[in-house]
Amino acid sequence: MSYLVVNDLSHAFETKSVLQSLSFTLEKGEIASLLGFSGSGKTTALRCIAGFETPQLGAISLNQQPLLAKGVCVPAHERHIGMVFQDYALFPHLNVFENIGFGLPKKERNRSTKIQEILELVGLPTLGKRYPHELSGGQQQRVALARALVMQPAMLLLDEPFSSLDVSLRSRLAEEVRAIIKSLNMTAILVTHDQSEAFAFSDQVGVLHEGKLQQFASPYEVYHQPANRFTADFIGESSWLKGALLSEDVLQTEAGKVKLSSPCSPVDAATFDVLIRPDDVVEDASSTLQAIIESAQFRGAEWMYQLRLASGASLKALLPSYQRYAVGTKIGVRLIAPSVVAFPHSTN
Ligand SMILES: Nc1ncnc2c1ncn2[C@@H]1O[C@H](COP(=O)(O)OP(=O)(O)OP(=O)(O)O)[C@@H](O)[C@H]1O
Repeated sequence: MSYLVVNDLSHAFETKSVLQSLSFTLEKGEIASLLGFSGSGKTTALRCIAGFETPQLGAISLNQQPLLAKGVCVPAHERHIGMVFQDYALFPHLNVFENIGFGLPKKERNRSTKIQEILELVGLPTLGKRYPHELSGGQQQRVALARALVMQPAMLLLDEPFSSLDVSLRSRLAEEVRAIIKSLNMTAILVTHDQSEAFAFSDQVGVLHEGKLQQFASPYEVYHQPANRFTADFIGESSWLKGALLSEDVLQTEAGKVKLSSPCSPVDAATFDVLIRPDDVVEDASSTLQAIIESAQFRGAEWMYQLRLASGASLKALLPSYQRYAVGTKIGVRLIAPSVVAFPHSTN
């Protein structure tokens, strides 16, 4: 049995359904992220696991112990789950040391040593006497993390913990927090709006849409093998080419033949929409596939080009920054994806 099991969770606020049959599992030491539009149910899912909301249906177990089951609903304070929030939620009148120790019983053995060890773990060994208003946002979030970790929780839930920080600090702190969580073999779930943060932070990504989990898989899989069209469009950037089935796993597209990552049955559809990621396209001067550059967006390390093929189809291409072309230039391109996903053609 997995360390965390969330099974068939459904929750509504009065008549408004917010989570529908949410199921996923995590192994000990794994980190997951929940991604989705605003209002898709990410925070509610976290709150159900923490015990702040009681779902109408479903079951949750953690480390083989039922937290929610028929006739069982362990209260939040008995779940041993640590939480870190976007707004840090530190006590302004307590210093860092006191904030971290707040939940630890006064008589706890080695209390001061434990707090000092955690302060060192989060990189603030000398700041114990400071008050929250004397700390930067990044430091306050480290204190909030320390306060959760000092309780040695069974798992950690992080609700947009980096959202209030500026972009450069955000990714650095996310990297550090991931390293700390991994060093403790802690199981964690992060809620975020930021796909690149979710990809860098987690082993598994759950994509939520209108309360339904669309896919729960590794970042690589949700990007390159999205389970459905919503995930394909929501994650990263996508272009769609029409394809006709030549054999069970080969499609003919206007950009040449492509191999499907999983075979299709001809009865699935006559034509398919083939997902092409911008990084599936490379420039190749010797290619017979010609494309005109319709727009160019400089991103630093790369250009994002919008290309138009002779067939009229448009294609996004992410090319290295030194491959610099003016709008209107005709270039040769080639698809390099070893395999692609395709869905029965839709007119939407
Ligand atoms: N206590 C509540 N009472 C009524 N409706 C609620 C309550 N909490 C959340 N909702 C509704 O449930 C839906 C899901 O909210 P939730 O906060 O889980 O989404 P989210 O994906 O975390 O959104 P965001 O990214 O904006 O934080 C929203 O429509 C929200 O308005």
